[in-house]
Amino acid sequence: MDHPSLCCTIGVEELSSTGNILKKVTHPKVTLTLGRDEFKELQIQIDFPKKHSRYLVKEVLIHKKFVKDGKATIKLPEHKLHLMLSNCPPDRLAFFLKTLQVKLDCLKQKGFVSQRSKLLSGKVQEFDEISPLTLKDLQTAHGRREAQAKQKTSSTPLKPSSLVASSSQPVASIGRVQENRKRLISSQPDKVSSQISEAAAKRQKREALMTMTSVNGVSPSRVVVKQIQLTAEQNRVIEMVKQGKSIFFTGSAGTGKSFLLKRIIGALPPNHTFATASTGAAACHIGGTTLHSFAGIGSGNGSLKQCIELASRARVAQQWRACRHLIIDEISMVDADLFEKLETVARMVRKCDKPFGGIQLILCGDFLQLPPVTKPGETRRFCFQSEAWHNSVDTTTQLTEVKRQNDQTFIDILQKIRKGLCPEPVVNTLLATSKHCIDKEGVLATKLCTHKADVEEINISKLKLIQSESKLFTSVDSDQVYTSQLNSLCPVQAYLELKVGAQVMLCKNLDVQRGLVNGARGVVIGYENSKNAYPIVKFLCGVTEPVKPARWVFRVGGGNTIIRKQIPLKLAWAISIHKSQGMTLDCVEISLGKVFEVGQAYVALSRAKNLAGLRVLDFERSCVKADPTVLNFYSRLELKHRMMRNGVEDDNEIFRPNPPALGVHSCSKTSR
Ligand SMILES: Nc1ncnc2c1ncn2[C@@H]1O[C@H](COP(=O)(O)OP(=O)(O)OP(=O)(O)O)[C@@H](O)[C@H]1O
Ligand SMILES: [Mg+2]
Repeated sequence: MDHPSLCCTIGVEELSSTGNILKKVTHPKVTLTLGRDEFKELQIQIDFPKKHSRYLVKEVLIHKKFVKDGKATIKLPEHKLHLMLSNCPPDRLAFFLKTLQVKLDCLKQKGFVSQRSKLLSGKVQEFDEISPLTLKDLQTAHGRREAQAKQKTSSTPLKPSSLVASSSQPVASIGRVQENRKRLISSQPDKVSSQISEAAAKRQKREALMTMTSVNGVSPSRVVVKQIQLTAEQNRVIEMVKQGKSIFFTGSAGTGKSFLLKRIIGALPPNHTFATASTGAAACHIGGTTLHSFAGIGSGNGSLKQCIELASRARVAQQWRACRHLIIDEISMVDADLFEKLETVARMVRKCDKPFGGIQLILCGDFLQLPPVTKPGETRRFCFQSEAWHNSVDTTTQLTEVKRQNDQTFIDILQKIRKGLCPEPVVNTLLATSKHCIDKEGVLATKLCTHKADVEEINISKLKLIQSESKLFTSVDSDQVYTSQLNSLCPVQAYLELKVGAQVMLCKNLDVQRGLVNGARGVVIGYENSKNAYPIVKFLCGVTEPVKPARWVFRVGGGNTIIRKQIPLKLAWAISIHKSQGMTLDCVEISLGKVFEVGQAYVALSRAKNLAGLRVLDFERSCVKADPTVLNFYSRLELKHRMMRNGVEDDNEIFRPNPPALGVHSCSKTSR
């Protein structure tokens, strides 16, 4: 993401000197590029289909509240122009705006070339793409902003957020606020300026963390905006996605598959990208919706004809037609029958004969984790066993670097269990964990249960046992119509009942640096002394913090979103192994006595970050099970990779539902 250029839809508004809109034109597809002119000043170039326009940037106002949805407005006051951007890949948009802001700050620091010097220079018009952001640029921009903030405090009173009057406040009350503000500043000038520098330091630290990671050996002076550096294999997947390939990437638990999906989602245009997962819990991890909800075919159990009819309803069909990139996480739980139906539905509704109606598939998951749910007596068919899979997936690749755990002994144990192996030393190590004392400072380990009923019973009975008064927190949903859909998608329910002493789990990353991450465990120790009385939680990572409501935004198609605001906590004495798929947990107690599914023990054990945070109860070698069909799939995948490393060309034939004898190398595909 070195060069800040942006492909998007644009609405250009021309304004009169009084700010009225004179003209508005929308272009569905343009490219914006940041560059420098012959005087090294900043320009935005817009490439329309048949022409381009350039605007010198000396002042800019950016509205970036909806960057996550791929939308922003850039206001250029000296040109009396508003550029309304939409359908931008969210991460690219954030990077573009950040570069624009920082480069402009640097330029302001240096000073602009006067009009007279420009006229006298006789230079030829130029436009060069802007250089990538450097650490020096960031420091200069920070320095400038800090100086501005200091200047403001010496000339105008500070506006501590708690003292700022809202526009609806009566005049008298605003007067009182201003009085208070003056009093605060005159009585505590040192405190006020230290508050500012603290805030500035925090901001600087946060932004530095976001920006200082150098990528793939790029020199430190040429840094790019990235939070966490992707591994080489993760970058390779991104490359393949960019090439438009339909891809399935797999890998054991904790190799960063879902993490990578989030990056991929951030790099694709939101109006044409649909992020889904086989379960609500998994969908939530990537900010998407369930595959069923996207597809609009009900449970998917109806006949193919019924599914096509359901998907042809106007709203659903519109979604299918808008979709160019379909993302599915936890694909292991999608069975062959559903996958085949979806493939046919896509071709029919989109009226396109190409596999999956020409949609680029980005599939990810681990078939050695939980399999599709089957009814008693039904034969299980994984989706990779379908002809539709063979026709639609161009490339299969594996992530091998485990990122969730860093203890090699534990990683080795998990790798064996994943393959259904449980030799004596593994049994002994796991049995020894039953004595682990992982409950710390009142925070008990989360119990992972095989059955949902056990989970509910444990959580309800434990909460009942607490004698203190209970408090109910009710969610605010964007639309009541979607409450039940939000309940299935969102990790937090519409109603959250808490008591002091309740064991809870954080369901959102609040502050990664301080350990307040999704899955972090804690105990409620009280409530804030304010109107809202938010719960105060003592977390295992050592932080004690009031937990305020958080927002979950789900894309339900065509750029539409549904939102829930709720305290990001759930009761965590127990959760089901099926719900835990995709999670990372601090301290876990696992009861494996009633394991009923292949991969179930592996999913449960691989949630822990290390052996020290794990306590396994009722463990027997027989809990560890892997499906032979899946093992065969993975050994063929490994064989394929070995063949490719040895220079034998890509051979998809070995992934056919009924593979021919190895060594047959032809594979024809309908081009996408
Ligand atoms: N390149 C990376 N650098 C550092 N940490 C990473 C990287 N990729 C992923 N992680 C971290 O590794 C952990 C596991 O990632 P993630 O949940 O995406 O794994 P997964 O493959 O989806 O696992 P599962 O199969 O259990 O769903 C997360 O905490 C994530 O932030
Ligand atoms: Mg995952």
